[in-house]
Order: sequence, then C-alpha cells, then structure tokens
Amino acid sequence: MIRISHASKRYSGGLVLALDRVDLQVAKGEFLALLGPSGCGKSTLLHAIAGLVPVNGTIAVSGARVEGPGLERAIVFQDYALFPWRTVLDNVAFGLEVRGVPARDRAQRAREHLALVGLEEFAERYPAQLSGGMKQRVAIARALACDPDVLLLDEPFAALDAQTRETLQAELLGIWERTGKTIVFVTHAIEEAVFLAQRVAVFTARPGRIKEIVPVDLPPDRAGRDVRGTPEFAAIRHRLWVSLSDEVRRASQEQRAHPGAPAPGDVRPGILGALHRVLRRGLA
Ligand SMILES: Nc1ncnc2c1ncn2[C@@H]1O[C@H](COP(=O)(O)OP(=O)(O)OP(=O)(O)O)[C@@H](O)[C@H]1O
Repeated sequence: MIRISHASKRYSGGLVLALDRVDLQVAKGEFLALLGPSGCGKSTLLHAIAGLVPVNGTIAVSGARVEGPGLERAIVFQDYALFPWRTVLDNVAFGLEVRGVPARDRAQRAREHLALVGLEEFAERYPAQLSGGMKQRVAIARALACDPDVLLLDEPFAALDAQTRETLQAELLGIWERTGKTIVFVTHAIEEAVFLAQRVAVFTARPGRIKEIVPVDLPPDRAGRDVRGTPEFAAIRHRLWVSLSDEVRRASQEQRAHPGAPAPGDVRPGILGALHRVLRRGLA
C-alpha cells in the first residue's frame, strides 16, 4: 500500500538532516507504528506520506507517487486541529463538503462516523464544549469520513490523560479491526506502539533512519483482555526499550560532544532559533 524508497529530508537550508535515505513498506490493512526518540524525524516521514512535506526519494501509495495531499490519505494531529466555529457534525463533514458531496448525504455520513467513535449525541456541540478525548474522537471521525485508504496519526493521544489515552487506544484498535484501514501511527511511547501495532519501525536518533522493524506477535483481541500484563507484551516492550534507549543515549552523547549543534527536536530556524540555542548553552 505504501512504498517509501530512499526518502531524505533536510531543513534549515540544509543544516538539519531530518531523514536519511529511509526505505519502508506498509502492507494494505497493516497497523504500523513509527517509534523513535524526540526529533528523529518520525513526524517528518508521516507528513511526507501525507504529502505535506516534500522529500527527496520516492513515496508511493497504491502505486501512485505522492506529490501533495490526497483524499486517499487522511492525517490526525496531536492538537486535534478542529475548526472551533463549526459544530462537531460540520467538522466531521468538512472533507465531504470539500469533495462536493450533497448536504443531505454528507450529514448522514458524518453521523455514521460520529457513531463509529461514540459521539452521535454531541453532533450539535462545538469543539470548545468537548473534552480532549472527545475532540480527538471527532478528529478521527473527520479523517475517516472521506473513506481514505490510509490513516496517518501523529502522536494523536499524547496530550490526553492516561485513562483517556488507554480508552482511545482500545477504540482505535476496534476501528481498525472493523474498517481494515492501513494505519501508520507515530509515537514515542513504547507501550502504545506494542499495544496497537502489528509491526514497530524503530528510528535511529537524528538523522532519522529505520534502525529495525520489530514484529508484534500478540494474540488477537488485544483490547478485550489485559494484554499489557502478559509476558509476551513485556518481552516485546523490553526489546524496544533496549533499542530505543541506545538511540536516546547516542543522541545525548552527540549533543555533549557538539554543544553548539542544534539539539534533536529543538531545531528552530532563523534568528529566534539562534537566540534559543545561545540561551540554552548559557544556562547549561
Ligand atoms: N519546519 C522545520 N524547520 C526546521 N527544522 C525542522 C522543521 N521541522 C522539523 N525540523 C527538525 O527536523 C528534525 C525532525 O523533526 P520531527 O518533528 O520530524 O521529529 P519527531 O521525531 O517527530 O520529533 P518529536 O517526537 O519530538 O515530535 C528535528 O530536529 C526538528 O527540529
């Protein structure tokens, strides 16, 4: 479904190599997690698949080269990105409106997708009247309403409290099982990756490369049982923890060796970025 070949990305006039010749394939209907230390390029890769960030190399979805955003790919962001002036129903219907779907059809499809995330009672509310978890459910319903082949999620649950986060993880698994969508999910939380994904692609510290791909062989119906408490879950979690902590250590060693260099995840272009780095060095 998704084929990424030699994808590289530089920012800040070439100063920052965020992605370095990444090769990756995602099968149709697969749930893949991208896991890596802060600033390793996970979001850059996800946004490149979405067509929001141009990269060198090629990214193809269903055989067609990605050259910009497309309706067959939908993205969900950490900060929900809902339109505050639109009702919940109108937020979910937004993509259908852009596609020119007639008003009656789009209201019906938006309601169906609100039901999928358990929010049909809240159709006429506004985003400001919802909790964080509910907002993210609306964002997921909006992404799914246009029936994309690929659902891209960029740390969608990172801002939520632990309880809500677990609930939404289970709901997302249920949605994936019911819809059969291909999902790529960015996270830096190991347990989240193990709970959700069929495979976990571990990134190196910047410049981002795929260090290894770890299969998650857990029994089905993860949401219906305490899979996090099983020895199999613990073993995969530990393996990923070792892999990831090597990268975090490597990133901080590099930072100590080159204290003037921009820190991963902390690269800000322009004069403000330079000022920030000088201040940070001064404080350190
Ligand atoms: N628009 C930009 N301009 C300059 N540098 C950028 C830009 N976007 C990202 N970067 C830099 O590229 C590198 C990769 O960023 P990216 O956001 O893809 O990493 P990430 O793994 O998703 O990080 P995090 O988990 O902290 O969100 C980082 O060093 C970041 O500072």
